[in-house]
Amino acid sequence: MNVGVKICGLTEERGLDACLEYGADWIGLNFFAKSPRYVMPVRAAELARRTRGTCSVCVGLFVEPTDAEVTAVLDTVPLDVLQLYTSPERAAALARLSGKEIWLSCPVSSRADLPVQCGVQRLVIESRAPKDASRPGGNGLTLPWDVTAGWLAPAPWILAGGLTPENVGQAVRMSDAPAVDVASGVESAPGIKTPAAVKQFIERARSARIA
Ligand SMILES: O=C(O)c1ccccc1NCC(=O)[C@H](O)[C@H](O)COP(=O)(O)O
Repeated sequence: MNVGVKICGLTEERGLDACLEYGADWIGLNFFAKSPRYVMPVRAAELARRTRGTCSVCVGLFVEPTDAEVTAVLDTVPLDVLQLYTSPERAAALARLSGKEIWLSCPVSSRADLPVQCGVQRLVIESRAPKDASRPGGNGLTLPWDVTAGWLAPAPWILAGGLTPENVGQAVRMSDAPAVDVASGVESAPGIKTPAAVKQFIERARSARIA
């Protein structure tokens, strides 16, 4: 099975064009205002429109958003999916409000954190941020990849946290992840993706199970 790839935290065309050229399945736009990868909705709309007519799907990332925040972004930006850092109950409410496909980020540090049921379309299994971190994701930290081996996932899922072109092959093999997500591991600075790293990351994720 082909490993899906999401590149998250795009802020500029050069990085985005590399993701489109090398066939990223999902493009992540970050609407958490405290993130160094935050994009204003008007700018995000320009980037999202660039993905139209390609095979890549646009994902908007939100941390504990209000209804008004989500509605305002959706009024401007043509998003296909909402990736949420919130509770399952709030995710269900935002699904009803938006009518969009919903992904839920799940902080994981051990097997006990893995969800056994789920009311969303996809789970993002991500390393738990340190208590003093200023944001719940995008911290470049890995989780123990073997925690998901043998897990009966209640929905499709994506492995995230600290992935790089160098470690993504081993991460896929150890975790058995059907898809992977990267932000900092393919950047020269927050939000600025390096085209060569994007290419290498996608190639290595895709060939991980063949190697
Ligand atoms: O990137 C951020 O600044 C961020 C802020 C708040 C919540 C989530 C955030 N990023 C999440 C992601 O970009 C992805 O889940 C990513 O794969 C994990 O990040 P990284 O460890 O940098 O690869």
